[in-house]
Parts: sequence; structure tokens; C-alpha cells
Amino acid sequence: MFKEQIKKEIENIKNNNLYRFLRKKDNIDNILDFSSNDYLCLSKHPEVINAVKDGLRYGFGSTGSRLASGNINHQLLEEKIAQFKETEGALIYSSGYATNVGVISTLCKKGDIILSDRLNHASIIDGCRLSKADVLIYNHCDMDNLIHLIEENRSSYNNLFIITDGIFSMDGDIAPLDKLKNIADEYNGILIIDDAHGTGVLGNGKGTLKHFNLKPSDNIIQIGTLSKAVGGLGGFVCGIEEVIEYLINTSRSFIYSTALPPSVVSGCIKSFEIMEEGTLTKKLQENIELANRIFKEYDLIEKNNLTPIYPFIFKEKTMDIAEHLIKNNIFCVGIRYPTVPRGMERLRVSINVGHSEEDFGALCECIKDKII
Ligand SMILES: Cc1ncc(COP(=O)(O)O)c(C=O)c1O
Repeated sequence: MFKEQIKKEIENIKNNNLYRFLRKKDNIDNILDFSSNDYLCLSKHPEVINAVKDGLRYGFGSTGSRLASGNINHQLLEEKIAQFKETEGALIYSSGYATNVGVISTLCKKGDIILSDRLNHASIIDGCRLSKADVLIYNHCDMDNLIHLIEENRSSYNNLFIITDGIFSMDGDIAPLDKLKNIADEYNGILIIDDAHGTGVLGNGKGTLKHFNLKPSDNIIQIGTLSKAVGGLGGFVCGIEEVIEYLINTSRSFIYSTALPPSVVSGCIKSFEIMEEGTLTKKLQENIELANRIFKEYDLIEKNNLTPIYPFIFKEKTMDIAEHLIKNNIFCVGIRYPTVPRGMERLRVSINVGHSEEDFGALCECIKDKII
């Protein structure tokens, strides 16, 4: 009975053209990859790999939660992140997803109100759903709409939280953090920034807050992931000491989950050391400029990007183009509803420091083949 029901639901997904399946990245050395979030290519950096090997001296797994047997070299990474982000403290989780869910559901309580950008990442949405706060969605980066919603509800909440991605993961655009910080200050609110895609990329690598020349403050909480520019696995939150101390005591996805393997932690520490030098972030910005020029020549974009994420909106043609690219050894994922709104289906092209002018040209030529 249950089996039949699930089969029917899968059929429905297929009939709606929304079926997902796992695709192995075959022939990994020959593939031209525009799907990865490894913006600085740190996942394959020899010094990072050596640091990972060195971390294996502690063993394969961490063997327990941070509050039990799993607290090995983790605090070294937290000190590094806090220093890098210029905050009082930092706390790492087993993924960026677990961080958003664990931080938002813990800090935002009954009687509070959350204002969340319409295009925020699924892990923020799930954190909001798990929290007991009231959640209102403001139109994407629309400050008038945000203020309107706050004004309408201002008498009826305890704490006000504004939550936004720093760089939006599917569009590559940047949240107006300067304006959001002003609004948070004016209404005595707390600004939570998920800088999963900004860390290592904007503000000399320090992130989106730095991009706006803003300093960390008591009412800013920054979240990030160790799985994108950092090249590893895990997530982190940074901010004032009291928030970190409170999360250690109350955040369920931190407390009730095994700590990251120490080798991953060692690799991430090395990644932050390399990011601090600034060379790779500078190279990434140069590659973004190069990609802007070439993508414009092929009419794939109208204005210059500041981030490595390019949405090429091909709507219903998206999946056919993605398939054509794969047949030509170019890996670039097609994104459909519900990850993006209907009618906004796109290739999500993400570029990194390893791409060359020829690579950008090859991608554009292959797309051109299919759309002409
Ligand atoms: C904006 C954003 N936040 C959070 C996450 C989750 O991070 P992780 O992959 O480390 O769980 C992602 C990754 O998909 C993301 O794009």
C-alpha cells in the first residue's frame, strides 16, 4: 500500500517534468566543471590536502559530539574563523544546513518575528519553520516592502530578526547589507546573514559584510559554510561571545550531532590561512571580470557580475541545454522549480579560479550550438 503510494508520487513528479536523479561525475579529469562551489579550488589545493592528511593522526572520525568525546582540534578552527571574520567568537557545525537550522530555530523564539527574504536558501526556510517565531517573507531585496512589514507588525513582537543570504545562491546577486543593517538598527533588530557564498569571495575574502565596509556588531550574526570557497565540509556561525555560549548550551543540531572529523577541521584551518593571503580571492575577481567580458560577447548576460554565480535563464529549454553540455563533457546543472520559481528555470553557472578564457569560450560555444 505504502509502496504503491510512493510509486504514484514519483510518477507525478515525472509527469510534471520535475524528476531528479543522481548523476555520477564520470571522467572527472576531462570534464569542464561549471557546477562546483569550490570557488578558490581549495578542495584540491596541495597544502590543504597535506593538512587533511596531518589531521588523520587524530583518527578517522571525531567519535562523538563536541560536548562529549568529539572536541579535538575544533576550537583551533573556531579561533581562526573568529579572527578572520573579526568577531568575538565562532562555532562550527557539521554542515551549513545544520548551522542555519540550529542557529535560527534556537535564537528566534515564540513572540519574536522573523523577516526573511523571499529567495533565501532552503536551510534558512527550514530554520524558520523549526523556530517558534512568526515568519514574514519580504520581496527579494525590497527594502520598502521590508519596512512596510515591520511597521505593520512593530507593536506585536519581542525580538525582530531580519534574515538574508549575503550572496543569493541561485541568482548570484548581493543583499543590500548596508540598508539592512540600518533598518535593523532603526527597529532595534538583529541581522542574520548567511554568507555561504560570500566567504572567500567578496570583501577580500572576508565576506559580504566587509564588501560593504561594515564592521561586526552586537546585532549582527554571520553564518557560513566550510563546503564552498573553503573547499571542505561543515558550517559556522560567528558573532558576540554570548551568542556562541548560548548556542553551545541550547542549539540542538550542535549538541546532538557528531563533531566534524578532525582531518576536515585541519584542512579548513589551512584553507583559512591560504584565504588570508588574499591571492586566490584576487584571482577569482579577475576571473569574474574575464567571464563578464566573454559572457557579454555571447549575449548571455547584460550587466557585469560581482560574484562567481551566473544564472542563465533558459526557462523550458534549460534541461535540454544542460544535457547537451554534458554530452560535450561540460558539467553545468540545470535548476528547476521548486528550487527556483516556475518560468525562471536556469543553468547555474559557477566559475572558479581554475577556469581559463578558453574554458569560458568553450561553454559559450556549446550553449550557442544548442540555442541557435
Ligand atoms: C546560501 C546557502 N546556505 C546554506 C547552504 C548549506 O550549506 P552546506 O552545503 O554546507 O550544508 C547552502 C548550500 O547549498 C547555501 O547555498
